[in-house]
Amino acid sequence: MGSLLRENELERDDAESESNQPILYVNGVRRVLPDGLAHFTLLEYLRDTGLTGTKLGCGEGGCGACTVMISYLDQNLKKCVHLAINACLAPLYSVEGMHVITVEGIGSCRYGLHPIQESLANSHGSQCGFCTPGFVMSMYALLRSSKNPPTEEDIKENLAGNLCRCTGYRPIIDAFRVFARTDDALYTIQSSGLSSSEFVCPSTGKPCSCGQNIKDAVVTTTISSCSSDILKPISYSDTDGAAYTSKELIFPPELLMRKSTALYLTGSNGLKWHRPLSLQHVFDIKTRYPNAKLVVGNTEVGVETRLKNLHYPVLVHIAHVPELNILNIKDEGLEIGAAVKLSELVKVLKLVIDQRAPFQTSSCRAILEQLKWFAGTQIRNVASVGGNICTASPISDLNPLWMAAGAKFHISDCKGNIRICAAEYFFLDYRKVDLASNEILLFVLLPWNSRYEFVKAFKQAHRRDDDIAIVNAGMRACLEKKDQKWIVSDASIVYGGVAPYSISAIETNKFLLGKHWNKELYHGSLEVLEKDIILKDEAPGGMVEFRRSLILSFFFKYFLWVSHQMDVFPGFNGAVPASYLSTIKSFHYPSTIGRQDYEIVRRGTAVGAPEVHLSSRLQVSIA
Ligand SMILES: NC(=O)c1ccc[n+]([C@@H]2O[C@H](COP(=O)([O-])OP(=O)(O)OC[C@H]3O[C@@H](n4cnc5c(N)ncnc54)[C@H](O)[C@@H]3O)[C@@H](O)[C@H]2O)c1
Ligand SMILES: O=c1[nH]c(=O)c2nc[nH]c2[nH]1
Repeated sequence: MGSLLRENELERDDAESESNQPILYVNGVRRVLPDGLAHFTLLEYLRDTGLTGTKLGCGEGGCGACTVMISYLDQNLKKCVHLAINACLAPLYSVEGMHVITVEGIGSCRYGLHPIQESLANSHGSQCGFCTPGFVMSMYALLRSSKNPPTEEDIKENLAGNLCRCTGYRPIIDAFRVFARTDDALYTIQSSGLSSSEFVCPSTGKPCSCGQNIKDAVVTTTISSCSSDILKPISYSDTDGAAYTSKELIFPPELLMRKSTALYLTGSNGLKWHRPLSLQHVFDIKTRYPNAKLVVGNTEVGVETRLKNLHYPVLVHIAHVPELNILNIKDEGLEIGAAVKLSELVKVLKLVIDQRAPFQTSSCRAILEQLKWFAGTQIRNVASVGGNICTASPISDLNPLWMAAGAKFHISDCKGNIRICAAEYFFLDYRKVDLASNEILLFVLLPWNSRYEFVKAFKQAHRRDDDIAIVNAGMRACLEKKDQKWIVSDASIVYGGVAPYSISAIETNKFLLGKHWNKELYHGSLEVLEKDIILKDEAPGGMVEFRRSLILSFFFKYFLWVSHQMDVFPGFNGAVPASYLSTIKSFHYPSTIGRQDYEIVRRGTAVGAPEVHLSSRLQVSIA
């Protein structure tokens, strides 16, 4: 890998000839992107140009050590968006025309730390410092992209893609909590009902003694590890840069004015990188190179090429093709372009859930719920709906839901002939889908639900955040009232993680049809389900007993959930006992409040005292 340090020197003053050159901005500095680097990731480029604050950890988008923020003008939204992404998976040319901000770009020891960095250093939020820039950048991107202060839950959700293996999350959350939306009244003595001698910690919201002055030379006291005098909470408005000497980096005006153009660039081993900007151009490239590999977020293709040694000689980056980025609210359902990013999907789902009658958006709510547990924010910010579908991973979190929800995939060949395939019939075998080499997925139609139709998602992984499923599922049942009974008129129960691809429980679906929704239906379904979805003892993935029990317990939860939804309708006699209700509650993170009590014995040295360690300011800024 050659050094890129000379790239800055290659920049020329001639604005005319530069206007069509591939460029990007890094920390406010314009860089011309030379040809020949299609095999480079953004991370390799950054580190090779001396920006080593961004780290290579897992190399597959799972640890967040490589988190940077990208900003670009979204042509759909007509506004500048700021997103945290994994630089380890982002192909260098995928950020052409964008502004990349790394940890070095937001603050430094020399010119002043950013409030996020300051707070993290002061809260003892770094130890070895390896993951620290990633945490800083995830938080930075969250604040830059939020109109209002985020909630504590938003902060946790946005840090789900960042792993720390030595400091611990409590001091990190403590450091970032000062930027969260909180109720100031919580911290006032009057509202808390505390006596005036008790101090409420601005960090934890609990009574503590961190505000008391410790005057004696040798004092023995019990303190909780949280903000102290030197740790004044930084208000959200301070993140505009007012509190530190460096200015917040703005979006480069050149990138606002610049018109995006189609790109053709190359890389090592004859690699070709195309960036078409219209569907017709995609078809033209695919006609010329039938085996060309489409990429959007590169979160699967990147893992295949970097960790599994697969080589795709022609890559077609379709992320910016308008026809593949549609989000249309139609009478029959929601049309979602194949290149729509999962984080964009989250936004549109929230919108339609707000706008439409609740019963119509049961599928939307199930997908939204599942997306909360789908990878980390950095992945969701680039990974696409179509990429997830066409990869056909056996543990895909969304494919069982598309199938259960009755989604229709609209597919086009390179001549523009369109056919529609029901999601249920699209997945054929292990990573094999009903798509010819001259076809691409255009968009997904997610139908609205009818009045007594209930869709729900399930996922069990080793941990809640950012983990692949052991087993997941999508379930839908539609009920109708007949002869004073609530009868199943349609059902689709689909599982992932139990076969080489997402599969329907076909016999169970048949069994459910026409049955009265009651306990007998539940018991009968379990008997059929056990024979319907068979996991052999030697099934790949192991944990067979556990997975078998998950297949049944997901259905149990679904049965209870639907019964609970139906409880409000007249003539339904299947009320769920209160003691079972915890089974069907959605999970929300409780507030993270840690408390650490220890004695401080002051003997005139730092030993034993909770001093901020000397490397912390460097670790949060790396400069
Ligand atoms: N690395 C991680 O941590 C992680 C976490 C969660 C999900 N994922 C992956 O995210 C992926 C989703 O997005 P992505 O955009 O990054 O995928 P991608 O760009 O890596 O492409 C994935 C596959 O989908 C195909 N594809 C994409 N769009 C297509 C279209 N319109 N028509 C036909 N084929 C198309 C590509 O050719 C490729 O084979 C999922 O496949 C999932 O496996 C990765
Ligand atoms: O659908 C998915 N969900 C995930 O969490 C995931 N991780 C890798 N690949 C994945 N696919």
